[in-house]
Parts: sequence; structure tokens; C-alpha cells
Amino acid sequence: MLTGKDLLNNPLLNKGTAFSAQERADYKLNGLLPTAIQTLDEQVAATYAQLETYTTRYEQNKFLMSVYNTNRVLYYAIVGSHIKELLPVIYTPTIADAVRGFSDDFVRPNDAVFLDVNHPETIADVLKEASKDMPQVDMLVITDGEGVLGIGDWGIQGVMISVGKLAVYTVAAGIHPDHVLPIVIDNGTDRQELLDNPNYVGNRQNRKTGQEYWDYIDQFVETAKGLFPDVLFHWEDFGRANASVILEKYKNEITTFNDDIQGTGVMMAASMNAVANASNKPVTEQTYVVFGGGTAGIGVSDQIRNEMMRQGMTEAEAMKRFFIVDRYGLVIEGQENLTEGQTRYARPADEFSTPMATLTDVVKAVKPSVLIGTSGQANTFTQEIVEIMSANTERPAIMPISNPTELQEGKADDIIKWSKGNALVVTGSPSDPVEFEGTTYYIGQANNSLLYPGLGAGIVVSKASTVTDAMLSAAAHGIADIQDLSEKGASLLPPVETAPQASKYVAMAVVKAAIDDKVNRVDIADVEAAVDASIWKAEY
Ligand SMILES: NC(=O)c1ccc[n+]([C@@H]2O[C@H](COP(=O)([O-])OP(=O)(O)OC[C@H]3O[C@@H](n4cnc5c(N)ncnc54)[C@H](O)[C@@H]3O)[C@@H](O)[C@H]2O)c1
Ligand SMILES: O=C(O)C[C@H](O)C(=O)O
Ligand SMILES: [Mn+2]
Repeated sequence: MLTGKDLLNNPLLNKGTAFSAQERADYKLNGLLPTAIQTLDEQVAATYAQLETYTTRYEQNKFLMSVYNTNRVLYYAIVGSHIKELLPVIYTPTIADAVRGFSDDFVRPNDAVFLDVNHPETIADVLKEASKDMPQVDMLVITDGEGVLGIGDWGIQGVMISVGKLAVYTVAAGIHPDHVLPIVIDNGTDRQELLDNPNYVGNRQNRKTGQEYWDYIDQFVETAKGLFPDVLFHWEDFGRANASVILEKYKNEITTFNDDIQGTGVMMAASMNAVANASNKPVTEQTYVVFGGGTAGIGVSDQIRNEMMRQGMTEAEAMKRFFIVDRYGLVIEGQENLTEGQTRYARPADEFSTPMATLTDVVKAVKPSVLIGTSGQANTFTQEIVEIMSANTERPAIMPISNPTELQEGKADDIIKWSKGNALVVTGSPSDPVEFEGTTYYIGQANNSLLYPGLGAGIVVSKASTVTDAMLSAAAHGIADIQDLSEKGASLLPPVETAPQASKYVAMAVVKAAIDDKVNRVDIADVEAAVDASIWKAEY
């Protein structure tokens, strides 16, 4: 049992001024804290008032991290009581600033794990030490910082995305903060600005690739699996060349999912069902242009395709409805350097008589009813594109889901106005409601954070041995029917402040699917009771 300063210095146990007189006596805290005894509510009010004195979201993020590192219950109590305001502070879009500023603004390691690619022999010791006081390890969120949101390679600084994703797990799905490890694999960086920065806190070397990289990942997976047999591996923000390879390599061996591929995919499959409801046009009858055929773009296409197959289409029929546009225009057969995923969606080279070199060319030729942006290329959904789509489709879905805010393919405000209020719009980062001709349009946040917390929680609760297609599909359906879409302007997706409720539905659907697929490793008689029992609450 920790006492005195050791107790105060442990953020998972520290209650600060909320330690009672009895606890102060029992744990040798008398005189180590100010005299007054406060309730958690009083602490939340006082700390929230301090937070409000910071004028930028990044300053607020740093202040909240100091609370995180001091008193984890208080941190989650503050965020949990102001979800709508503070999710964008602890997560997207502000997390991008935390990643970019990690070395220059370094204060503390935030209880994260920093694995050094140059020393595979230390993986076991590091993981053991990092977890030695934890009652159990349910989940690892792992990044190597090569493809952080749309901001690219940030080396070791990507650790903040692992920290941020896990914070959202706790806020949204009640994942126990002492059962998780945020991990960065420090594989150097190819960003010269970081290599030249005297403050950079990572390995000052270019990224390892090829066999050496794969050997390291193998060793990490083997070691972590050996130490934590039931653990969920959540992979985040790996580079395009590695993300899908890691998923394919391990998906049948360990309990794992890739958030950018599958989390984003199920979130967009859910969004497409909402689009189908709002436009009275089933997912099987839409035509999809996906701009940015990378990790997220292909993941999204695959999950929407799966949904179309679930609704009766063959795989070949479903795939014919997708047009992937990448940096060289429409992805066509025979193009150089296509990824495996792009190859699967490549269109016949002779399909169009004119070159499809730009997104505008493709939109003109294909007349899509759905346009999804996963390119990280700002302002590429132009007025012309929006107008063409609106001319051809009564309720076109136009969905710039790249993050952070400044990299969105278009602004909700512009798209609503250019489409005269007809476009169904969601954005990856939060957008304010849009006023247009007397109607208020609420813009859903199409971020994988809507789905991955419940998906992960369902996997943890069922101790699923693998993550099956049915579990992913169940996650996508977990939030169906939450939204009433009958009014024009209604948000297509549940608002972020309902994340705990949405996550619970998703978790329950995932647990049920795991049981149906017989991949659960615990018996569960009452799914709702099991999910409820797993939810950690920010209370002393
Ligand atoms: N909303 C969400 O939940 C969510 C989830 C995952 C990713 N994303 C966003 O999607 C974006 C892409 O992420 P990713 O992980 O797929 O990255 P990625 O690097 O794997 O994919 C990006 C793709 O865009 C292509 N591209 C680059 N420039 C282009 C251009 N000018 N025109 C067309 N295509 C171009 C690249 O070639 C690549 O194939 C990021 O901004 C990220 O934040 C959003
Ligand atoms: O982190 C996010 O906000 C969503 C997504 O995982 C991304 O990479 O953009
Ligand atoms: Mn991501």
C-alpha cells in the first residue's frame, strides 16, 4: 500500500484535496496536502474554472495533461462532465498540436511506453516494468507515428495519439484507465525538421523498413501476446505501406484491429446507413467516389462494400460501385505503384474515353451520389464539384472526413450553401452547425471515435480471441436508429456528448456477435449486465 508522497505522486490513486481526514491519517498524508477537504464535484468546478482561463485549445490540452498526470479520476470527471467542449481538446483536432509539440513542450512521459526499435531485446522488460503495478492489461494502443491523422510522420511524438485514443476509450466506453498501455514504437522519423530539432526526444535516425522493421514488429507481437494473453492490440496511425500489412499478418493470430482501416470503415458503414435513411436510397443504390485511396479510404470502401453484400449484393456488383481517386486521378488497372487495396478497386483502363486525371473529371463522368474524402488534402471539394453532385442527386452525401480541421477536403458551411441545403454532410473533425435559409443543419462528426471505443469495449468484455467480420458489422449497426433523421438539418450521426450511450450500444452489439461467432473466451449470460459491469466511472 502506498502512503505519503508516493501515494500523492501516483495519478491512478491520488485524490488530492479529496482525501478524507481518515485517509489522511491512515496514509500518512497529514501536512502533505492543504488543509481543506474537497469533494470531487468541488474539485471539478475549481479545476474547470482554471481550465477556462486558458485561451487556446492546445494550452487547455496541456493543462488537462497536468491534471491527467496528477489525478486521473479528476481528469476523467472534468472531461466526462464537459464532453462536447473537451473531447476536441483532449482528442481531434487539438491532439494534432500535442503531437507536433511533444518534444518542444516535453514535460512528462504521460505513463506511455516508448519502445526503441534499436533494442528489440528490451521489449519484454519494458512491458513488464510498465505494467507491473497494473491489475490487468486489457488493451494496447500502438503507433509508430508514421501516419498521424493527416499530418504525417511525427516519429516518437506520435505517442500522443496513443494517449489520446485511450483517453477517449475511457470517456466514451468506460475502459479502465489502469488496464491500458499507450505505446509508441520509436522507429525514428523521416521528417527532417524533427531530425534537426535539438529538442527532439526520439531516435535521431531515419525509419527502418523491410525485414528489420518486420522482425521488430513480430517480436513485439510475440512478446506482448506472451505477457498479456487476452490483450487487444489496437493499431493506430501506421504508414500506408505498413498498416494493412500488419492487419493481414496478425488478424487471425491475435485479438486485433486497425482503427484507421476498420474503425473508420465501420464508422462510415454506419454513416452510409444513415445516408440511406435520410435520402431514401439504399446503400446498394449509391455510387461512391472515395478521394484518397490510402489506409482509411480503402478501409472505408471495404466496410461499405461488406454492408452492401449484407444487403444482398455480390462482392463484384458492390465493388463496381466504387471509384477510388488518388494523387494521380482515378485508380485504374495497370497504373504504377498501386497498393493491394487500390488494385482490388482499380477500374478498367478503357472505361472512360477521356483521362480521369482529377477529382473534378471523375465527378463529372461518374456522377456519384456519395463523395468521401480521406486524402488529407484541404479544400479539394470545390464549389464546382458540390454543384455537379447536387445537380445529379437529390440528397448527395459529401463527407470530408480528413483530420485535423485544417486538412478537411471541404468546410461544412460551404458544402451546405453550395448544395442549397441538400447535401448530407459529416466531417471528421468537429464542425459548428450551419444556418442556411432558415434551417439549422447539424453536422455529425464522422470520426472513428464514434465506433472504436464500443468496438474495443465489446472485444474486451467478451475476451474475443479474434475480431470477426460479424463483430465489425455489428459495431456498424450498433448505433443504427439512434438518430431521428426525419427533420431536414438533423445530424446524421449521434452528437459526441452521447458517446457513452452510443458506445454502450456498440459494445453490446459486438459482444453478442462475438458470442454468435463463438470467439468469446468468457461465458456471458446477460450481455447488458456484462457491459455495464465493465464500465469504469470517474469516482473516488
Ligand atoms: N474521420 C476519421 O475517423 C478518420 C479515420 C482515419 C483517417 N482519417 C483521415 O484520412 C486522411 C488519410 O489518412 P490515412 O491514414 O488513410 O492516410 P494514407 O496516407 O494511408 O492515405 C492518404 C491517401 O491520400 C492520397 N493522396 C495524397 N495526396 C493526394 C491528392 N492530392 N489527391 C488524391 N489523393 C491524394 C495518398 O496517395 C494516399 O493514398 C487523414 O487526414 C486522416 O486524418 C480520418
Ligand atoms: O484520430 C482521429 O481523429 C481519427 C483518425 O484515426 C485519424 O487518423 O484521423
Ligand atoms: Mn488514426
